Amino acid sequence: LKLLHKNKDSTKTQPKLNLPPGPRTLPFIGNLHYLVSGELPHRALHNLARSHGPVMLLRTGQTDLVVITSKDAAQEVMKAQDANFSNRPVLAAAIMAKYGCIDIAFSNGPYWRQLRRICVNELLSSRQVKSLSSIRRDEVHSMLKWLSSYSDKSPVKLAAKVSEVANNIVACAAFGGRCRKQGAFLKAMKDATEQVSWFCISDIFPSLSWLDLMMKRKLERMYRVVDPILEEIVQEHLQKQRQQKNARDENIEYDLADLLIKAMDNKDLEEPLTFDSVKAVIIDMFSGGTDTTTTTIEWAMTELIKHPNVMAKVQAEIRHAANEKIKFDENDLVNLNYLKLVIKETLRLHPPVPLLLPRQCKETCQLLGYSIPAGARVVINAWALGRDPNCWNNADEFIPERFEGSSVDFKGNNFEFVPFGAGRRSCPGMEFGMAVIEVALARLLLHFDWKLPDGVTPSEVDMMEQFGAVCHKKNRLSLIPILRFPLPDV
Ligand code: HEM
Repeated sequence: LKLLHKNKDSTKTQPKLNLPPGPRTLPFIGNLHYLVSGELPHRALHNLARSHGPVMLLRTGQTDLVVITSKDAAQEVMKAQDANFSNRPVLAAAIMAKYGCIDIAFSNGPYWRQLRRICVNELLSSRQVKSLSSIRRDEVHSMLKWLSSYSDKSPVKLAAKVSEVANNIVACAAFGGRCRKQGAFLKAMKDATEQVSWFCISDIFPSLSWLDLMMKRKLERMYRVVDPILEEIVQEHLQKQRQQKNARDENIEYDLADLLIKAMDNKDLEEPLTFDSVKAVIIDMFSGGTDTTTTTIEWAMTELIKHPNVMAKVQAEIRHAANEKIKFDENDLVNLNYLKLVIKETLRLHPPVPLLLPRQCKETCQLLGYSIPAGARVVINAWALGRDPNCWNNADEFIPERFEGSSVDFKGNNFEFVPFGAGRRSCPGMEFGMAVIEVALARLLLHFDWKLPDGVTPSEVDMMEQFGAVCHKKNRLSLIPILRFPLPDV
């Protein structure tokens, strides 16, 4: 009898969870149908949040998904309670694409901390990003040369060429240059990273993992192409390091693969790094650092072609700063304030990662009065935050001037504007990416005028999105370049 009383008491003291509101669930699938309705997930979740509020709970199979759609709630997750939300859930696709989640984006705990520290200090720091300026100059230059051969002739799909530039810059930083079979490597990477963007069936119903056959096949195909190439890169670096061991040359330049291989010998590391860690991080650099920058440049050019007055203003600023100087370099970017506003406004309306990478709640906690159960997955809708009418006037319109004299920035302190996330899990490649975006856009706009193909008016340029790891334009932008400002020789 005593025991019965005791049990009764303990259930009485169990705090009742005040779960966030959410749509009604269907048997077995819960709210899954909302995510596979065909509508883009960031838009579908935004529409649902209008009815259910900025902290919303979706029951997706065997897991709970909390969707965050307000500045205050985002600040709670990424600042006030950042430590409790800084783990990533284990996603089935990431296990396959990232050597068992041993990369930066999907690992957790001390292993993740040390890997992130090495990459931030050695590759993604301001100093390192600056040191890559000649690589950016040469890669952008070769794109301009290619574009000039189409001057006033036929339309070009800009994104494909920009993507080549972004990939070559990352390849230089990650492993010192291009690799053999670079085309096949990049194609396989692209196919694979598209799979890691969103939850798949195994993540939602672990017991139905056999239904993920298509995804598994694609990832296996990617592994068969990518792994031997990465293995070759690692072995070449190892051999080079053995040869250099006794050279003691202060001027030897190290790339990320070199630095990670060196770190493998560091006895002070909490968790050992392996060759697979090196490979997984190289994959991270490509999956995180190429499509994001390409997409931002493509959306910026799309908005500019649709807003000829903004295009004229930004080109006038750049051409004035260049002032007949043929050799426009990165130091000239400092004065391009309006260009920076254009980029900010592009990132507000078109964050390349509209739903930030998922987090997982470590311990049950309270968030704006709601209980978030331990283990729940949390997704922040950065796209919806950037268009929240409570934070932005004329939220859906492209008005770079809105940032003039404003302290609102994307560096992780303004939670209505988080294209790079915020807090412990924010993007470590922000400076790296911004450096490419700024210089590429400045020079595309300095040297060329841009025209739509015959018969297309600015208002007809469509803005349809294609959801994936990165949300890019569904129909790639096609423009005719017209050379206006001579290209330098180098
Ligand atoms: C326009 C350029 C870029 C954008 C908009 C962007 C955006 C993002 C976002 C939204 C996240 C997730 C943040 C979160 O969950 O709170 C992220 C994470 C990450 N990004 Fe970027 N990124 C960009 C460029 C880059 C570049 C150039 C690199 C590397 C070369 C990079 C590497 C990473 C990595 C490794 C992570 C995972 C961080 C972690 O989980 O600790 N990104 N990025």
